Amino acid sequence: VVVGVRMWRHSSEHMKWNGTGSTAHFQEIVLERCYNYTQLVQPELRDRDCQKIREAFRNAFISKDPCSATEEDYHPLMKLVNPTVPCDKTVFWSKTKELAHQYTKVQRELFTLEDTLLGYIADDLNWCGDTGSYEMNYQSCPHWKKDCSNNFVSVFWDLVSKRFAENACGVVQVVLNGSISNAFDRKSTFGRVEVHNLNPMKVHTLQAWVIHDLGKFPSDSCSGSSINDLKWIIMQRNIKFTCQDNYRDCGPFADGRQPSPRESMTSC
Ligand SMILES: Nc1nc2c(c(=O)[nH]1)N1CN2[C@@H]2O[C@H](COP(=O)(O)OP(=O)(O)OC[C@H]3O[C@@H]1[C@H](O)[C@@H]3O)[C@@H](O)[C@H]2O
Repeated sequence: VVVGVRMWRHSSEHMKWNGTGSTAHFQEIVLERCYNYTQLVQPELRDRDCQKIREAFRNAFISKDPCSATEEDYHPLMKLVNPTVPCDKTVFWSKTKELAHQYTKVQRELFTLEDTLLGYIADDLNWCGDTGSYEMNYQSCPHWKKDCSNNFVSVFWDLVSKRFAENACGVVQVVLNGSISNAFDRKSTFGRVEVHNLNPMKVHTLQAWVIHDLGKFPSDSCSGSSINDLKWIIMQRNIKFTCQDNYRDCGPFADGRQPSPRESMTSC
């Protein structure tokens, strides 16, 4: 009988995945962004322990099979950070990441997920470990489609998106892309996670902004089928739905001035 022997992988060897590896200096970036956010962006969070947050983030995935991530792995981290966004100030987005952040940069009192501590820390980072190693895998990490959807990055964003939606209250906004065929996609994180975790006892209206780049032919709008699908889902959840088409004039401002809040939604 040939006994399959699992070859011990030295720390320098890791599984080979189809996705890009962990972001270089991941731990240092997490710590630095945590200090930045709690001291500068939201000083009222200055008492948060960034060393503990960095440790809890690392312990969520290190030495674990990167294709076996669960929400429970992140519970110690979630306990350290609870997103509190004031009512009427939550902004979701889908296929419009840059535009949504331009909007909240101009409308400082509004919050996308990146404007909360965990979203701010993790934005654009990648991370994974490996069973039997205390090292992060900087060579490759699982690709959500080619390897596995229950990888630690996808599970993280679904979990923080769910909590972000659960905490929302009052009028919430969503920035959608009118220059693609399906401005609302049921399979997106907004469509699959956030829409279904809004609490109808706390959220009374979802206000959709469908943004059209004038340079591009608009292929969806408030009267389009995908937005009507979103409207149906939202009204089924006893939440009011409103929608506004915004045609962005991407021409530069003649006088170079900063866009007003409203213009930031209707111009580049
Ligand atoms: N850096 C961030 N990433 C993500 C956020 C987020 O807030 N920040 N996400 C999801 N997300 C990741 O982005 C892509 C899909 O984007 P994309 O296809 O463009 O849009 P989604 O609706 O899937 O996701 C955006 C929506 O979910 C939160 C944020 O609060 C927005 O309301 C996919 O990998 C998600 O896991």
